[in-house]
Amino acid sequence: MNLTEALLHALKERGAKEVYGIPGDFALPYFKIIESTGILPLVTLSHEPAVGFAADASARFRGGLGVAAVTYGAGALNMVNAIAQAYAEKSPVVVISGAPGTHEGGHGLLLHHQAKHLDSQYRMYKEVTCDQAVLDDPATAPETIARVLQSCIEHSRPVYLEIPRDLPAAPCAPVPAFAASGTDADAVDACARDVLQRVQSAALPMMMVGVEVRRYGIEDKVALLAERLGVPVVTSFMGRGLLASASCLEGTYLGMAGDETLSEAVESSDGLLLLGVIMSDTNFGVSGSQLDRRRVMHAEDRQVRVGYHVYHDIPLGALVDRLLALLDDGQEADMALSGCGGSSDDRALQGAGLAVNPRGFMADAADITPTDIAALLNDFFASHGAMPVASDIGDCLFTMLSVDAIPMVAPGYYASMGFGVPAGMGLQITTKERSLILVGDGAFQMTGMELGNCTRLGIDPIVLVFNNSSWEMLHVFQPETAYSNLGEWDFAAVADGLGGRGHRAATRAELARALTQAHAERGRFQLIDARLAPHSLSPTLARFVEGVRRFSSGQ
Ligand SMILES: Cc1ncc(Cc2c([C@H](C)O)sc(CCOP(=O)(O)OP(=O)(O)O)c2C)c(N)n1
Ligand SMILES: [Mg+2]
Repeated sequence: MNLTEALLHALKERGAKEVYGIPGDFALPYFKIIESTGILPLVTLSHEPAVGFAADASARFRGGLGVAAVTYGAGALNMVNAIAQAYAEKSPVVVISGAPGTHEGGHGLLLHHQAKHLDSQYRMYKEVTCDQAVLDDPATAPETIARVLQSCIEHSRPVYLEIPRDLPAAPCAPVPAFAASGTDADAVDACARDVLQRVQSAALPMMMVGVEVRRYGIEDKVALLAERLGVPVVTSFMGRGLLASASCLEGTYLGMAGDETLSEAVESSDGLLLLGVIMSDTNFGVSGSQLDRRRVMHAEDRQVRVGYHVYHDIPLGALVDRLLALLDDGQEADMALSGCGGSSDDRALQGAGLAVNPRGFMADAADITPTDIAALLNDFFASHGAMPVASDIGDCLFTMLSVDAIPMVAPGYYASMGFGVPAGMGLQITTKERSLILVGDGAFQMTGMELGNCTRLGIDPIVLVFNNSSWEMLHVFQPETAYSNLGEWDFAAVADGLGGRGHRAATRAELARALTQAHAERGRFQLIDARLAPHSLSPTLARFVEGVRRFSSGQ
């Protein structure tokens, strides 16, 4: 076995399904082994940001490792933003980069693709990964790879591996099997009892679930815990879609941009249990009031903050398991309040945040608004079933908050544009199910050309472009400027040129017809260019903008 094969087998054993990548001369030796061995399928794309976005989306959706393979310098540095997003949003992506050979740096010449120093790239990736290594010694490579991949899995963050180009075929022992880090059972038990006691003694306990619940594959256990605790549950903005079937689910917390009753219940709770929630401005930025730390229990990043106490090295899964075990032991049995409504005071919450999403799309000659698209998608999913969904940022993502909870990936916190199209392509590749991509016209201009790879890759996603000819999210905050106007782009014609089928829709009737036709045709990607009414916003974005304005003016 050689070093590259050892790495590929280790990735596959740990759940990776494919390698996304773009080679270069520093990467040719290891790419050749990826292709010739077929241990993992190689999926090449056209621009490295897309490689990072596709690997990230595959990892998030499956709850397993994503793999992004690039060349040194121009390739790897082109992908830094996508990996920064994966880091911020806790997506377990393994970055593999080619590099100059172990003896190439000593001739006193600057090497092509070199930025400042030969290790500048390594240092830049240290800022957006949780572990890193240069595999420059085949003797230690197996243990090093095992350590780095363990960090990726246990911290659910990207990692970085660099392979000098003279070593990919070097003989190498297999990588040791994954062995989870041990946890201190007593510490987990003490933490769980502390949390239970606080939840039980609260008059208005609530639970909020976030992205780590999906990253660590414990959604079912958390849904069971919510049922057993009998407390109302909300998702964070980024956690949208979690616990979709749990009877305790009340909706998505959006602060001043969301349902007032639900926001008030979260912000006034005297026992708020946050499981796997990233404490970011997009999750809490437009909160009506700052959360009272004394009344919050926050489990994230292998730490649990209970008031001002901190329990260290407590994996989220271990905490949830212990909480369930304590409840099974009959302890705190009385804390399982009747039903999911918690105390009688919470009954007002019953479904408050589950605002009925728009349905009954009207296929007439009226202009198209984001709310119309939400209604059309709710009708469509109700009759055809859910599809894997990838959304870019922009109003398409806010519109998704009015679509019934379905499995989706979107960069709700780091919010890099360009994610949607490559992410949706990655979803179909990794799930083998046709995906739906929601993307604004501005974001489509960044990575939409990747669709030209669909025919070669054998995928046929449906792409819905929210075409308002504008960077509208910026325009709503700064209406007095003109630079957000993007002018007229004919995205349907672009689709035809890239091997797909373009559909142009300027009315609701044309939109309904386009979606029906797109769904009916398989074997080529479909692009629906939905021409939106000028400056039309989704209700959620409108409330978000109003919330930010009130928040920043101190109202
Ligand atoms: C890579 C990248 N560049 C710039 C931005 C800033 C930015 C936004 C965020 C706030 O930072 S929202 C936005 C406009 C998005 O336009 P479009 O995709 O057409 O969507 P919509 O018209 O629905 O707004 C930009 C440029 C970004 N988020 N990501
Ligand atoms: Mg736009």
